[in-house]
Formats: sequence, structure tokens, C-alpha cells
Amino acid sequence: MISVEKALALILENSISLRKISVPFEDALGRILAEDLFADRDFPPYDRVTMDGIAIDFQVFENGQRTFKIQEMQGAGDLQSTLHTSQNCIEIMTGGVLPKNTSAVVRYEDLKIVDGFATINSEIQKGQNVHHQGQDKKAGELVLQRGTKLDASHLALAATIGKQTLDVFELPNVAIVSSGDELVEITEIPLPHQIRKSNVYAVGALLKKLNVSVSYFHIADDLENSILKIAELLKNFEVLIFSGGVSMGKKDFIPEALKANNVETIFHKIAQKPGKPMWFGKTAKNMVFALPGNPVSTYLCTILYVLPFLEKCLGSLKKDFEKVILGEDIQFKPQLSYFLQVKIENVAGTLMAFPLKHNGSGDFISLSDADGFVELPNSEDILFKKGQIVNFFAI
Ligand SMILES: Nc1nc2c(c(=O)[nH]1)N[C@H]1C(S)=C(S)[C@@H](COP(=O)(O)OP(=O)(O)OC[C@H]3O[C@@H](n4cnc5c(N)ncnc54)[C@H](O)[C@@H]3O)O[C@H]1N2
Ligand code: MOO
Repeated sequence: MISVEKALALILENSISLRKISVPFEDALGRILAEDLFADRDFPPYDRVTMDGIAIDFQVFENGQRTFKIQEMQGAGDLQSTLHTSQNCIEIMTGGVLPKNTSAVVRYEDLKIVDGFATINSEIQKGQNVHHQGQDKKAGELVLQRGTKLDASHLALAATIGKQTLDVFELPNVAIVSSGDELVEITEIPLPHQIRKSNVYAVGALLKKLNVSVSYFHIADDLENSILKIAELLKNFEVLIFSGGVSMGKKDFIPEALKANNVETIFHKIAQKPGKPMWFGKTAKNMVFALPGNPVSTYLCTILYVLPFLEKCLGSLKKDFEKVILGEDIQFKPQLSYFLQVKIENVAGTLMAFPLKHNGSGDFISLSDADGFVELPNSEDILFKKGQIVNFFAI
């Protein structure tokens, strides 16, 4: 049995190829940019007025003139006007082009207008209240680098340079496979000895956070049939995620059926609870995660291992784990890393984790009350003290 750290390291040694696809820029939120973006023009594209007021020739102000006749009014979106007489001024609105022959903008708050004449009543500087052309970026300069995870501000940037579609990276389609003869479709009424499938949908939902397209499959508890079905899936999908059938039961055929298809076992079993029986393997072109079937185990292993792998492939894996502080003492017999379901509370500005009562890894009803898991590391200590800093995995 290997440690949690070793399991993650063995998984993250691998990678898969990404596809490049073009999407409408509004649909690119959260995706990874697959092209460099360049300014199509200067930013701002003209000397942009930043305050409503008047535009003057600063030289005239410096020479002592304080009252200026208003030549005209120019709004944002109007063509650039020209100040014909330097002793005059032009009323100008925020967002407008600085008129020709002017070199400063004075806010309405700093002047008084009477009968078409504006009198300035404060000191001013040359170039004030003007956002100069090309000050932010020059035409042709790089504005966003390939590999950036796109947030709302990046979409605004794409909009302003007129990029209606963006090239983004996409992971290949992923197959999510349930197994177990007790499972029926969610549209069915289960018989007393049956349950509806739920794990695969939890995995699918977690993956959709990364915009991964998923396809669902089911394999009956039969070795020969499992071998045939897995052969087909390996041909059609680069990443396969199984839920169930990896433990010691007489009908837990998944590892055996994978081996029969020449999928190399990288590890089977991790020193953790829940999630201990997890299996991971690969071929030259496939990555295969076979997660323990208990619902909380499937969920946790997806968060701990599958998502980081996919994030690493996308280049968006964070270096550090999130941390929280234990809100109470917790006793746990060591020899395994224990992942405890917790509720997070903000106690006087500090995020503190409080354990939730639940009925083991088969109880996924309790999971819906949890904010995430904390990791109590595998150590000699039995007591994890209130105040201790631990890794946190949001659900
Ligand atoms: N003798 C031993 N028995 C078990 C061990 C062990 O070490 N020795 N480990 C236990 C642990 S821990 C886990 S976790 C489970 C994992 O077993 P499998 O991966 O083989 O999973 P199954 O037996 O197929 O299912 C377990 C449980 O989960 C339910 N399940 C499975 N798939 C789904 C699904 N898609 N949606 C909802 N629920 C699902 C299934 O009905 C079972 O109740 O093994 C222990 N046993
Ligand atoms: O993965 Mo099992 O507890 O560890 O349910």
C-alpha cells in the first residue's frame, strides 16, 4: 500500500494530449487560452478624457488666464473637435476624444459656468484628466498569454480587441464507467435489492467544472463481458474512470479485466480512509482511474487524484493545498491518512473546520451537508489538536 503523497506523485508523472478548439469568447470562462492575444490598436486608442468638464490649452492657463469662452460641446462618441482660438475652451464629456489644440481637462467641480464662460477656480496640471493614447498598450503588443486561465476580466479584454472566438485547450472526452449488478438507471424504480446509480453523476459533475465532456457507461458484473467492454472503451477514450468493482469481492472484476487488456497497474491501494482500494494504471495512450465504489470514496478520490491530474494536463494545477484550522480536537488511530468530512465556519476571521457526523463512506446523504474534507495525515499521533493547520479539499 502506498501513501497519499506517493499516489498523487505517481499520477502526476503522466500527461495526456490536449485538443485545441475554438469557442465563442463568452463561453471561454474558466478555460485555458490556447493562443496569444495582441492589441488590435492602441489602448486607449485616442487621448481619452477621464472627467466631464472643459478642455483648454494649458499654456493659456499658465499665462494667467482663468476665464474661457465655451466654443462648443463635444460628447463621447463625437468626432474630435478642434479648439480654434486658444483663449477659448470646449466642453467635453468623459470618454470623449481630447479636442485638437487642448492639453488639459478641468472638472466641472473646479469651475463655474456663467453665460457661456467657464471660470477655473483651482490649480491645474498639464495633461490632467487625460488617459493618453497607447498608455496601456501599443497596437500589436501582447495583451494575454497562451496558457492563461480565463476569468471575467480576460473576456472583457477579448471583447475590446474584437476577438469573438477564442482558441482554448480541451481535454479529450472522458469515459465514466459504473459497475455492479445492484445498480439501475435513475429513471427506474429500484427493486428492494437494487439502488440507483449516483457515483458516476457525481464524478461527471466534478469534471464538468473543468469543462470536460463526459460519456457514461455501465459494465455488468461478469469478467468476460468486462474485458470486452473495456477493450472497446480503451479504443475510444484516452481517460477512463471506473467506480466500483476494485475491492476484494468475488465479483470485483475491474482490475483483472484491465490487466487482461494490457493496462499496466501503477498502484492498487492507498494508505487512506476512505478510498483505500483505489487502482490506477495506464497504457501508451490511456490513463485509467478505478475508484472504490462506496460513494464518498469515489467522490473523494475524484477530488484528490482525478481532478489534479486533469488540472495538471490543462496547466491549471495549484501548487499548494488549501489550508484550514481544526475547530476541535480529533482522535484518530494512525497508519492511514484520514479524510474527514467537515463544515467550515468563519470564527473571528479564521476559517475553522468542524467534523460532521456520518455513517461511513457509504453515506453520501451526509456528504451534501459537508463543505469538504480535511486531511489528518498518517502519523504516529493519535490526537489532532484544535488549532492544528490541515489540508482542506472543498467538495
Ligand atoms: N474484504 C474487504 N472488503 C472490502 C474492503 C476490503 O479492504 N476488504 N474495502 C472496502 C472499501 S474501503 C470499499 S470503498 C469498498 C470498495 O469496493 P468496490 O470498489 O469493489 O465497490 P463495490 O463493491 O462495487 O461498491 C461498494 C458500494 O458502493 C455502491 N456503489 C458502487 N457504485 C455505485 C454507483 N455508481 N452509484 C451508487 N452507489 C454505488 C455499491 O452499491 C456498494 O454498496 O469495498 C469494501 N469492501
Ligand atoms: O473506500 Mo472505503 O472506506 O475506504 O469506503
